[in-house]
Amino acid sequence: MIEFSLHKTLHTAEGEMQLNVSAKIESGKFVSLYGASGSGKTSLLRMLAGFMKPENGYIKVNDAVWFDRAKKINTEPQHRKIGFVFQDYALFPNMNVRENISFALKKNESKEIVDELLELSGLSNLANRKIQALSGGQQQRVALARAIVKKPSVLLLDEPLSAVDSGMRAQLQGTLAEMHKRFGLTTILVSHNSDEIVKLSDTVFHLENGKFQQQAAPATFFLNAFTPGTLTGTIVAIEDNGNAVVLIDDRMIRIDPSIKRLKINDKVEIICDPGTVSILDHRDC
Ligand SMILES: Nc1ncnc2c1ncn2[C@@H]1O[C@H](COP(=O)(O)OP(=O)(O)OP(=O)(O)O)[C@@H](O)[C@H]1O
Repeated sequence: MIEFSLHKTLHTAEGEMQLNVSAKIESGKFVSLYGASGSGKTSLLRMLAGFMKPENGYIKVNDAVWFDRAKKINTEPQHRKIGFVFQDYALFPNMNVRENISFALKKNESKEIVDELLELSGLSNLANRKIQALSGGQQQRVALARAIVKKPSVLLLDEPLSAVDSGMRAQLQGTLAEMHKRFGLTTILVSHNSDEIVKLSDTVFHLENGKFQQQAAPATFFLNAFTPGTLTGTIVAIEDNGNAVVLIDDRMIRIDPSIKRLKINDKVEIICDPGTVSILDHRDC
């Protein structure tokens, strides 16, 4: 169980913002932090990791107290059982993949887990390769494996997949889910990506203006957060069953048109409501 109650004054471009957050997260859960840019997500992860000192509050992880302002406890980051992958992960360029992953292990510690992690992250064939000779996605796999090698009590992930393309992102999400389960981790992920949050997490915490506004199951949260509105798109295909495929920005949705005269290149205006999609109007092209 991770339990925290933290306060910190943050200095934003608009002035001071009070970050006041409390939560209890059961061991083994996968939690995501979601919220607008500047809402304090990274600051919260940094406080949990021990890189930023809170002004007040406490952090308890299982039986250990990592921070307690009243008792003047502030455990050094290296003595907190954390693994972390931040956006600007720093791997050791002069070491190969295996050396990067095993670096944190002491000489007398078993190296068995390194082989397991290489296998799980699909890096076994690249174990002796230098970091510079890897793709961005492969480097992120190394960073993830390195964060897990010490079997941390808490895995902190700050948008670790935001710099890779969508195909690699999906693969890495699979690896992450598998590692979380395999090692019984308690994981806290910062992400702006609703698909990713729904796919990976048990709970989403919505952080806005330095406070948790909501804590919910991801699917429920995103369904409720989706306010009805109209979207404009273009019909790009009509399928054999009559369904139309609509391109909206860079995404496509499939609709069962109530107006049957739709054809490719027609512009459509669609009203979206949780659970329903209906066509308001369409224009021939
Ligand atoms: N050490 C610090 N002391 C005071 N304020 C800080 C400190 N570090 C960052 N801030 C400010 O706190 C605010 C929140 O930053 P933070 O990085 O936590 O937000 P975020 O939700 O992670 O944003 P993003 O999604 O853009 O990464 C920012 O305005 C930032 O300038």
